[in-house]
Amino acid sequence: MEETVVLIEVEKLNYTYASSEKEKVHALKDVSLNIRQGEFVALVGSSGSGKSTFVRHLNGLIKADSGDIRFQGESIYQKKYPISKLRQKVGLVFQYPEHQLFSRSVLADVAFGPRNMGDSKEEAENKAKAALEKVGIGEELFEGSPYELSGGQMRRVAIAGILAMEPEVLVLDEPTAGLDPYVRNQLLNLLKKMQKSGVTILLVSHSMEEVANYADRVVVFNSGRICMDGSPEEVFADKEKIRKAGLEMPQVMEALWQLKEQGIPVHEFTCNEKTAICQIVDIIKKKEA
Ligand SMILES: Nc1ncnc2c1ncn2[C@@H]1O[C@H](COP(=O)(O)OP(=O)(O)OP(=O)(O)O)[C@@H](O)[C@H]1O
Repeated sequence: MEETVVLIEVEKLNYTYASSEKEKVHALKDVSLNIRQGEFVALVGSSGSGKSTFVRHLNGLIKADSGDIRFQGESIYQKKYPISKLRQKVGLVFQYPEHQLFSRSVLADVAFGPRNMGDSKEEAENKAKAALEKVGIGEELFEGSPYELSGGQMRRVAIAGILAMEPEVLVLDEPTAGLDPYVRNQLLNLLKKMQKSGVTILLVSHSMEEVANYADRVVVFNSGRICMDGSPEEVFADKEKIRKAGLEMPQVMEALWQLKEQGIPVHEFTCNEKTAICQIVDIIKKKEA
């Protein structure tokens, strides 16, 4: 078996928001997690379970009260750790990233990151063009204002701004929220393609369908702790725990569970929509025969 390299090691992370002395929110409680190179990890959990707080730690945007994060073996909390370099390597796409577009033109906006990293204007623009091509933004839009684009196009331009920095890890906080199904699938397919080219993907998502179809590994947050971690099949096999975490099952899995609960034998609890539907069709055919 191919050996996989652990890229990010998170150890016993604790983080508390203190809006006032009275109101303290212990958002992360002893969270430990290893991310291996080339994985596609989905982070799920009900609203307020700590997902966004967790991912903001990964590029040093917020600092834990206690615990450690090691990137490629080195603690990002050690003195003089180059946080700006970490931010190039770990690209973080926020919720509604389009709110952070600011430049006069689409191309200038996407080129901003590489330019800021020290690339020449030409190098930065070449990286920006390549990133825009990846997200499906045509050349005819390069010189236009980012504010004149549709919501879905703005989102893709904002994501291109992160891709242009050629990160090793791409962390996306609900990138598909509010996108139409076509653009959403395009974006998810792009992430899968990037994973194949070696980029590690961490995706925060509320869509169990998305998670079941695209991720290799699912990490479930509940009240600031990780309560489940495994392949989609492993995680969604524990219906009770999923419910306790305030989550729904992916629809195909739910259908298979309902058949099982009615005493109908189910061979394989799979998240793969095609395989699950084939099984259901087989069961119906057998019943009709
Ligand atoms: N800036 C803040 N000040 C105070 N409390 C906060 C702040 N941001 C988040 N919290 C609290 O920290 C906890 C974790 O929030 P977080 O945003 O990480 O959850 P989440 O799982 O990403 O939720 P969602 O799915 O709704 O985005 C929640 O109780 C939330 O209310």
